[in-house]
Amino acid sequence: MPSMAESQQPNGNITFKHNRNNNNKPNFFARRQKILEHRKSLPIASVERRLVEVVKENDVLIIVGETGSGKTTQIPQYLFDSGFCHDGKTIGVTQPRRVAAVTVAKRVAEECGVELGQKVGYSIRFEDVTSSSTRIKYMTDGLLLREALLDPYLCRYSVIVVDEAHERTVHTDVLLGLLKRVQNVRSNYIKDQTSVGHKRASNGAILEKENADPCIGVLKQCQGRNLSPLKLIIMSASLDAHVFSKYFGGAKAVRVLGRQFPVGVFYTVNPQTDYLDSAIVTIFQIHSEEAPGDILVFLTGQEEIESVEKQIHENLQRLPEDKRNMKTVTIFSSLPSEQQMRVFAPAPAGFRKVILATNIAETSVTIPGIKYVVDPGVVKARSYDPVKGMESLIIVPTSKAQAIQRSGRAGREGPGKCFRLYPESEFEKLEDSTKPEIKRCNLSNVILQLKALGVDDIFGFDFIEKPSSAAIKKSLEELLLLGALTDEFKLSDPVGRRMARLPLDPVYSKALILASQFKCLDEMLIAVAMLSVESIFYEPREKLDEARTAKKCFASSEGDHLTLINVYRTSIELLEKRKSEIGKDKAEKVMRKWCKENFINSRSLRHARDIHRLDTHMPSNLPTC
Ligand SMILES: Nc1ncnc2c1ncn2[C@@H]1O[C@H](COP(=O)(O)OP(=O)(O)OP(=O)(O)O)[C@@H](O)[C@H]1O
Repeated sequence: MPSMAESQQPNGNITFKHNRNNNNKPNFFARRQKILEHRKSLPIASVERRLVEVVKENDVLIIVGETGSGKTTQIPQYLFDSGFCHDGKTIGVTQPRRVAAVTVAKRVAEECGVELGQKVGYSIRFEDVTSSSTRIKYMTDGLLLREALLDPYLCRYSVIVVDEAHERTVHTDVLLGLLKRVQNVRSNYIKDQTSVGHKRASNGAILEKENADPCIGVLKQCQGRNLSPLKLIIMSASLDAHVFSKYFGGAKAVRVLGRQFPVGVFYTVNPQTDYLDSAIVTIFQIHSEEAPGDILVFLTGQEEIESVEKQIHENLQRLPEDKRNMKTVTIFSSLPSEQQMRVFAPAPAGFRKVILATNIAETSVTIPGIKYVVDPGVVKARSYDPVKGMESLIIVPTSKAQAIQRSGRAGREGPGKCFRLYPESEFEKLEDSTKPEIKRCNLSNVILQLKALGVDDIFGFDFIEKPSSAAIKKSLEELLLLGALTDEFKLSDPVGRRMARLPLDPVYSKALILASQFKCLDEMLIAVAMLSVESIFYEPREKLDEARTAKKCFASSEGDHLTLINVYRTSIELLEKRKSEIGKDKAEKVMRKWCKENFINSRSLRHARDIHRLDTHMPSNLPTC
């Protein structure tokens, strides 16, 4: 009998039906095979078994391995395969940046051959792509901190991997302190339970001792979930293992040797006076002299990125037509996420892609096709003046750790080159590590979160590096003024407690609480939602006039806050109307088009809608503060 795919013709020939599904299989299998081979070829693969053993033997492990050696994508999979998720436990992996959490989770889901959000998922503020079956969860470090407010002992996790710890974001530092505490409490609790079990067995009586520790109550609730000690892994390609090891009481540190592909590093012979100009010259030099391959250029912010992009386009016009095969794409945090994802799409055939990025692309992300990195050696960093209580962004030299991360973005798919736009002697003068953000930012939010987590003595909290007393004092004063703390500097109830639960700057949280008394809660919610996200309006340099005209349609003579409320309400009206006409998905599409036409950042607007939904948590009868 002929199969379903064939039938016998009267002339004896057999006609074959094209089975599209089957036809796709070789591609699918080829891709799977390629991924499997790729995984095996990573330097980390050769030490898989040993690494798993070391994790089993040590509660805290510091792993230092070259960029691209496979730490972020492989270690969670190795741990999953060796049983760290039995009993439904999860392996949590934190990243300092959202774009890294999302793209790495996508990659690992693909490597595991599963749908994103099932076994492998990610969770970032306002976007949770996980399910009850998620066992490997990538997330931002800030998100894990918020989770700790609801699950203070992180009972659902068997392992937490703090990735890119060298970045020392304020969230990473607070998280490390918290994890150290959680780990101790969990271990002590388990020891306690074991000894109670022993005593029970030996004298037949229940000898559970009275324990005054309030943690025990919470942990008892977790017990149903079979509490295990928390394993903690701290990773980076460029961290100072001694600092972390010392902090964790002499924790074991291992180095994973080897990198997948070499990256040649080049320095300028002379110091450069204008790094933007040098970046442009270098891009064109690579374009004319080097083999095909995309270029990643690190700049400090949107303004620089747009000015360099404009200059590149002007320069291209001066080249003969056959040399104009260069395409620019940009990535910075306030860019709508759909546009951010454009950097991952390949350039048109025969074109060289030039990605102009902030340090958003510095760690963890793999952008396919990158062969060259241009690094001017500067970055925009937060700075805080505790006397004035003012925070600002300033351009500063990168650390050596950041320079290493940047060069690591080349050489992920083949050998690469990194052009540092400063002499080698300057590299030697750079700080080894980035100055911890906790030492250069306003601490109000951090303190509020710590208080909500039950840490009352902020000065005594075991930070990996203590922020200055002046900065702590200033933030405590601010929180006191906002009514978040009592005169004894305890978290006030309900005001402080509610403020801590809102994922917002404390000033905004307080504004919301007051607004409910002045009966303008909805307007305040909209204003706060719009102010809490990356900028709502975006003004591409080449369409500045159009963008400003579009903005005028929403402008209110009463000020920017009212303008933002106008944008929000106009967009919601449109969205709701279209939803009832054409359904949710199509309405969202219309919304994105509307945003584009009005130069509004659709991702920010979506986030603002998410924040606005917080009104369900808002107190209706808060006492006067
Ligand atoms: N999204 C992706 N698309 C294609 N290849 C990827 C992707 N993510 C990772 N890879 C491949 O896997 C390799 C290992 O990546 P991984 O992020 O695990 O390394 P790493 O050691 O954590 O590096 P880093 O310290 O730079 O984060 C990369 O060099 C790249 O070849």
